[in-house]
Amino acid sequence: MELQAGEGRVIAAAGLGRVLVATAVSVERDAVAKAFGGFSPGPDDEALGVVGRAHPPPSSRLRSSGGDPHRPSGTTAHGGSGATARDRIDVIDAGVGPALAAASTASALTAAALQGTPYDLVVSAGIGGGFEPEAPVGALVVADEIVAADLGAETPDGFLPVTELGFGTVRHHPPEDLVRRVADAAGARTGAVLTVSTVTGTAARATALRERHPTALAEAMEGFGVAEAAGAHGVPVLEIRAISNPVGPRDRAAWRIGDALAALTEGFGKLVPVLESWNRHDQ
Ligand SMILES: O=C(O)c1cccc(C(=O)CC[C@H]2O[C@@H](n3cnc4c(=O)[nH]cnc43)[C@H](O)[C@@H]2O)c1
Repeated sequence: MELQAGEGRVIAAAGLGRVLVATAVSVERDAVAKAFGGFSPGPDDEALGVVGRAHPPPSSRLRSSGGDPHRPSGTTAHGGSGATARDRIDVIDAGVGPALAAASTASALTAAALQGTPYDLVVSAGIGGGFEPEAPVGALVVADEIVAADLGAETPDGFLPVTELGFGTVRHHPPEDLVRRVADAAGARTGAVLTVSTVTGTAARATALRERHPTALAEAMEGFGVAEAAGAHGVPVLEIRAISNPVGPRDRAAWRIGDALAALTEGFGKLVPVLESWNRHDQ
């Protein structure tokens, strides 16, 4: 299965709009949306470039055209006290890589805030590479740390993260309690999830990453960017990855994207009660 690059479109915007799930590409977006009952097109969605939407109609609708930032579009009434968790979950395909994921997520957060329906939680979600044997293909990983693994400088003595160069940050910490509850509900493992701009393709690179980050279970390409955007808005962040391939020697034919997407749907399907009951102000 081929993944198409994301276009930053919101396909599932509904109800209270409190949780933003940022995937990279459309098949990941659809896999997450499926967990909340799937989405059907609304009457004017085609004109808006929206692929589909949840029920009831969205409180806010965002779209992007080309490389333009998201911008608010039509506004409709949102669900009241009877709104369910799925009414509060928006799913976007924010694009591949940390930079586009950060830009798309920040745009969605800003638009929601300007519309008076800010998000309480951002979730970076999708497929990822797993460090074996702890995170085999098909497993689900919830990040207890979201780490920018290649943000720094190479030196003759090895890699230096930007923090050791005196600036920036290289890790974000999702709320501990939420990580535990989400992992328990979804049957997921917890560990660091690395964000890389280059997919690991050799055993040597996999070993080097694991030596530098002994608690790492997975690598992907967006989590840190999504977390930076969430952090800039003061919103907590989670990262959830379904493992499609081992981190190691490149063997693209062996990627099990379909299995990973199915695991993503199944995992998110178990999260509704957790997301419904979690209150960021308890943290
Ligand atoms: O085939 C390639 O060489 C290739 C290069 C860049 C990206 C891709 C994707 O299809 C990645 C899409 C998506 O999947 C995540 N992902 C999945 N496995 C890994 C991995 O082992 N390392 C890093 N990222 C991974 C990633 O978050 C991308 O958004 C293919």
